[in-house]
Amino acid sequence: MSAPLPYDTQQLRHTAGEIITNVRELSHAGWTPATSSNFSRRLDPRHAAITVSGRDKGRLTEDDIMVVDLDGRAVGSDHRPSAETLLHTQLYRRFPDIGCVLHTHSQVQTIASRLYAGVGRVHLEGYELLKAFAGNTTHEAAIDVPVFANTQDMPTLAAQVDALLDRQRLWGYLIDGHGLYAWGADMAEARRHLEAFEFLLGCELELRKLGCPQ
Ligand SMILES: CSCCC(=O)C(=O)COP(=O)(O)O
Ligand SMILES: [Zn+2]
Repeated sequence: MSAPLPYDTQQLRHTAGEIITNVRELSHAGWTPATSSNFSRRLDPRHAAITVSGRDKGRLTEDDIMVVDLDGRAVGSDHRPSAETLLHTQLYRRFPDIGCVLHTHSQVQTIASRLYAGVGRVHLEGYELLKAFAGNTTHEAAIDVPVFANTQDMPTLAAQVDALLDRQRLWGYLIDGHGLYAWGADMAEARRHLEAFEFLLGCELELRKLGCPQ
């Protein structure tokens, strides 16, 4: 007889359904082209559900969601978790109040990451929508979205993100030529943050096109 799984399988099925429904919507918006992007949800203090690597994110089924521990190792599955699993699990390890991490590759996110990689951040200020970020109660808040260099070396990138998190609380960051990571307490909050980043980055790109000073 095989050992019992160290997580709640009923909860996994429920969580998988939530990921599938939400990711399908993000995919229909064109934010997950060509199997890109990855998505996860905390299951309990030691495990997260995450998308299997390489799957078409617009057509996810339960078989495309698996469990990892917070070191990014597969638990109870022969599938390979997302190549970027460490970028998810580092957040769950560090912040017990983070329950959901969403990573997408929209055109707006990718173009913004290219344009602002040199400066290393996108400064967002003066927008009512800044109130969409947890803890911001006024449009007078300003936030900097960091832009990290792209790499296939996830431990290195995770260490850079960790170093920045030592200095400031973030709700997301860009990776140059790659896409956006955003997170929150649960799926609803993480989506709100993701959509706010997308909208605000889109505004900054439009302002640049119009020749407005930065
Ligand atoms: C074809 S996209 C390249 C990898 C990537 O950036 C991504 O978001 C998807 O990787 P995964 O292993 O999670 O499918
Ligand atoms: Zn990616």
